[in-house]
Amino acid sequence: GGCSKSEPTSETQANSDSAAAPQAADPAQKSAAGEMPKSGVDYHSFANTDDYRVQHLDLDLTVDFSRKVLEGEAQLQVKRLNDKNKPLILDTRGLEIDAVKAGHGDKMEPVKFSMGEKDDHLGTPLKINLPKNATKVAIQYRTSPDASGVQWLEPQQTAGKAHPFLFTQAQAIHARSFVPLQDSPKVRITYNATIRTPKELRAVMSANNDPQAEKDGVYEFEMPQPIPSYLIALAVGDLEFKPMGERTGVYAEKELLDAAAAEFEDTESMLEATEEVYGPYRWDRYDLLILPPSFPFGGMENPRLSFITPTVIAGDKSLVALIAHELAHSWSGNLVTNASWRDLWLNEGFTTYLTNRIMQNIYGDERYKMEMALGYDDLQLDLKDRPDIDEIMAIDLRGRDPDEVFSNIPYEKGSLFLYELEQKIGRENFDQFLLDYFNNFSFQSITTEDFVKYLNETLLKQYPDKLDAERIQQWIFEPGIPEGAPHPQSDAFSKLDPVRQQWLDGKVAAQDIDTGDWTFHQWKYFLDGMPEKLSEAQLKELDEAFGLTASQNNEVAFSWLMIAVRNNYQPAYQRLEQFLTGIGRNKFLRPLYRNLVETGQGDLAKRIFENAKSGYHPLTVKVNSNIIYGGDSN
Ligand SMILES: CC/C=C\C/C=C\C[C@@H](O)/C=C/C=C/C=C\[C@@H](O)CCCC(=O)O
Ligand SMILES: [Zn+2]
Repeated sequence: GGCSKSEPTSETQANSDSAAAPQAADPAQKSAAGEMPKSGVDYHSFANTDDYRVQHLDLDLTVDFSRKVLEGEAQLQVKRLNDKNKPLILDTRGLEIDAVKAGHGDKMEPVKFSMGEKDDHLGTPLKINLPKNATKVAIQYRTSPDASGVQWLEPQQTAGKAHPFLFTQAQAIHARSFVPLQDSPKVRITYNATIRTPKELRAVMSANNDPQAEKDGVYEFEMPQPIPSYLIALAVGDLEFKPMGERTGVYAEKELLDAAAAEFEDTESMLEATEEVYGPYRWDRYDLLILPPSFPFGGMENPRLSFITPTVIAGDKSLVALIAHELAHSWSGNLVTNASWRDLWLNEGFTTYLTNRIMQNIYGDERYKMEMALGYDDLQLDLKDRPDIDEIMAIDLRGRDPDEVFSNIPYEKGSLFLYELEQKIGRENFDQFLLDYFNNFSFQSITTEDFVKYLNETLLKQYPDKLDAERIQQWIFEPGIPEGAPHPQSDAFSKLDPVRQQWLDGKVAAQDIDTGDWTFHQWKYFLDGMPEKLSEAQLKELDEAFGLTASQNNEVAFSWLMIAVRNNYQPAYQRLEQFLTGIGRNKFLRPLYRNLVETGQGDLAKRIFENAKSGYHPLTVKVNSNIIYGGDSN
């Protein structure tokens, strides 16, 4: 259920008009026990968005790999929302502010500013006294070498081993660690940027990248559509570009370029298929950037340029659902955006639903059913294994670190809810609803309550005999899965249950099982359905018959290593250490480290983690350190 630990409302923090710097979130200021979070209030930002709205950002940053800092100036165009003349309060984390000017046009004067108290989760508020007629603020600053939203990679952590690499990851509340701004998804801004890099490297952003841009060390960018701050992204490395279709291409180090372009060659078809049903693609190009293996997620839906882990380049397109996912965010999440992190399911539940539809369109029914069935199993696992995480979709995040509360629930429960709506009113009618929904809220940030209101005004009025308002409330605001919810199945999986059972009963040898045409989904289903405990002989037989420890499909390797850890199957432990050290994707690391700790192998977890952490992203260090050393269990 929702966490009652709470930050004071953003009104309390942001509107402090005391002469002193704004008071940081005071954890002692608990809201009344049981008080529901206020819809539309962002408890994860100090910004006083009721007094001012930043509308545009002009960024000019120099990338300094030797000091591991980004330094330069952020110019914010600011709209005053009332005549209270309150200070402008921005979000920062770890930024060194050198000077602040404010004014309008070219008339910019130095103004007083102060830093508030640092909060563990939220960072530090920056309070700026603005002259009455000010429409622009210019902040000269530099980031900290351990900025939570930036990873600085040494050459040996890249594919080419010759040049350093940096990338940012802003979702959920890390943009403030590399730009001072109103770091809340309810605020949407356009931006321009000038990025200055070492001459041998290329910079790309969630903006209009130009693959023909000369590698002269200065790169100019424009993002003309208003986006939330968590979608501001930058990467700098020895990057090359390869087109895949008219509007799609891939940026990667040359060592990965051809394999990535081949693996993701269906991206253009995915784009065309999606806009046929859900409306035009609003973002001009859709390119992919392949990151080094330390990237903490499968992908990040940075507009115009999704950031992608190299762990999905499997050589057989078995893991490209991830691309469909990040592309789908161009509608759900980037076009219609969750107004606060409580409403994440509006981004991820809709995107997971769209992902399944794209996979069906491009790869057919069987693949669709397998993706849906695996998603259902992931949901059941989190509902069972993660009692620390809310089972509701509109999660109460007050006082909690969004990175720690992250789970499959907003994704898969949200998607299953939408699937039920589709089943009840028919796919054609539901697609019309989604098309209207995306058009109605395009380039807006909305809350769960906004969505429910829209549903009441549309589907519930059109199909009063098919839909039930109470059941919709149950899906969104109550734990668990409503009685009678759809349970996606796949024949490709069902036929594996007796095969697995015959092997377990000793009626068939592993080597005699015909696995010839199994997809990664079927391998995952076959392995994830194994009992908690297997004998050493059984583990050895599986490994020898199927080469699981050596599998180069990272999803298959992950499922197998989870079995190996809970059975202490030592022949897999060298691969386990290599897997945990060589990959930074938390989808794999968190369950494996948690599994090691929960099976009494915490010392091994510590040794591997301490050896690997210098190569991990700051977020990866944080969340896995908390698992291994029992930290912030917010
Ligand atoms: C309920 C939690 C509310 C807000 C959390 C929001 C973001 C958490 C932060 O850790 C960033 C997450 C970024 C996720 C990016 C991609 C995912 O869609 C896929 C993650 C799983 C994977 O690696 O495939
Ligand atoms: Zn997503």
